[in-house]
Amino acid sequence: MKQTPPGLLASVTDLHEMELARAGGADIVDLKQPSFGALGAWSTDSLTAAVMLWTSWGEQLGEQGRPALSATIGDQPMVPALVRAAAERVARTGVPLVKIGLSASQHTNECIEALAPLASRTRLIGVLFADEAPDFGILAALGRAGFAGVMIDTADKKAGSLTAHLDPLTLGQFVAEARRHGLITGLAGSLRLEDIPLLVGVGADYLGFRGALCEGGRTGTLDPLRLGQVHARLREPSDH
Ligand SMILES: O=C[C@H](O)COP(=O)(O)O
Repeated sequence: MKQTPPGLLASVTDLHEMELARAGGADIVDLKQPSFGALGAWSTDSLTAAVMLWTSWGEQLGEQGRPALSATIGDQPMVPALVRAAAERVARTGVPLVKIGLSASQHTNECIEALAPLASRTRLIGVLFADEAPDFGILAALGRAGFAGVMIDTADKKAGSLTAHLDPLTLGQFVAEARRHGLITGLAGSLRLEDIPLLVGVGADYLGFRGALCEGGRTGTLDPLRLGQVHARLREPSDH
């Protein structure tokens, strides 16, 4: 049975890369500053400019003609007040999908609960880290809090691809459990072109890329040719 390929999330560092990602077929344009960490955040002014550009796409192309827009809030310690403030800062700019890192800690559930009011008015995506012994038990808490989705990424970008930390069976169980709690799902973490055939069959809604899209790695510049290769590989027929 032919399976719908996962969408392509492309992380970008400026407005020019936003345009490259849109033109290259990204399904989600993700605003992130890799130089500031795994989930490095854009400044408020830059986010506001990005939302204006994204809005103009909607006016030119229609809602269906433009990619979704997400943004990370920065690598935050699991302190509820800090996580909530960082998420609210990004949400106030009008970014429709806010990505929030949720490291495994004794305070992670408190952070999720603190975000529930924001989740009722903005679509939140929780990000777990495959290289930090993620607790899939929090998927239920994310669902209860009203999160829109959840991703698995990697925190240490020098520690290899997502597939070096979690096997496809475990990732498939993550996707199934997340779906059970009404969450859309994404897989990311130093993903390479060669990881795609293995991950397409896992069934996640999208795969996220930065390093594989760039000349010189994740802190380099987005290369349209590399983006095109990833886009094509995602759509290659698979026998999964
Ligand atoms: O959410 C997607 C991540 O930005 C992927 O970044 P990465 O390829 O550097 O792990």
